[in-house]
Amino acid sequence: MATLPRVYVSRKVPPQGLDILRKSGRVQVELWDSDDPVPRQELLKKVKGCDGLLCVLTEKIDAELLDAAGPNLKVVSTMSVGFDHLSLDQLKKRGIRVGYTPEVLTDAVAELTVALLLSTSRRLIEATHEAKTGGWGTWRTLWLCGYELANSTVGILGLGRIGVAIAERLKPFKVKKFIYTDVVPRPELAEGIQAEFVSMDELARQSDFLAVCCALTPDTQGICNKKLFSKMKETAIFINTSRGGVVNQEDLYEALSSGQIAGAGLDVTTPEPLPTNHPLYTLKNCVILPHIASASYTTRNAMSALAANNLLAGLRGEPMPKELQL
Ligand SMILES: O=CC(=O)O
Repeated sequence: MATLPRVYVSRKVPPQGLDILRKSGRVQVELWDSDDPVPRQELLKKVKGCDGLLCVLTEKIDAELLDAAGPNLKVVSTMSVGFDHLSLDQLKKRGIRVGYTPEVLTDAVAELTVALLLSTSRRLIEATHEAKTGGWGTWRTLWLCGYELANSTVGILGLGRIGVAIAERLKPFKVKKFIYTDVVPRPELAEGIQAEFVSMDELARQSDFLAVCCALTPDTQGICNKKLFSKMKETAIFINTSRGGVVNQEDLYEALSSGQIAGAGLDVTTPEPLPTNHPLYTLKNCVILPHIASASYTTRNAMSALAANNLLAGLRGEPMPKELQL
């Protein structure tokens, strides 16, 4: 009997995905059975000779790793929609196919983005802190006032499935207008939410709430910088649930501490975890979450199942349910 393809799973992924791999009877699975990342040296050792790799976003899949894996490696399947941790040119050069997990997480990410936006704009974290620590003296007319969505303009930086899902959820809050910017207009997506395509400058100038929804690429690295913040309204709220690398954090700190913008909600930072002594934590108008946008049981299980099915399909030489076109 021919030996089964060898697969390395670099993290204890949720059970649905592991079950699919184990019950397929088509692969030999080796698992880094931990919630914490596999040490790099261990990963380099473990991937040697593997046919497939199922990874998460903390693993850098670069030339060094692909060299360590060697020529057997045919498929890399990441349990994430983001793929900035993958060296796509290196994968392409070696003819390695790549699976990822779009769509299954759209609802969870959009929901969390709305929660983060409201927590930031209505100052919920500050408010619970005040209530718990004796800051709640009496009812005061302007105490803990924030900004409301009704009659606002919401800007989306990078309109894809997630941006559309966020807009759909915000619409019932009586948002007046949605605007977006992207490399090119996306009429097929914008139509459903009646979003207007504008320049980056106009996005900055008009947005009362600006949600970053673009992928991190060399083109989007650091695009949320002082140039952008300096054009935004003093009352604007900035929300990022995409990748920390899209933001220049020094410039964001400056914009928040000087009152150039009103607040920021971040689910993603550079680095992750953000060290507890980072200056952004000292700001009351900055809400920081530890990269949890897709973290619902349903969604994380669906992501692991899709990552497993991508891997199996790729190893069989069939089209993957969700394959990244390299
Ligand atoms: O950030 C999460 C993902 O890319 O899935």
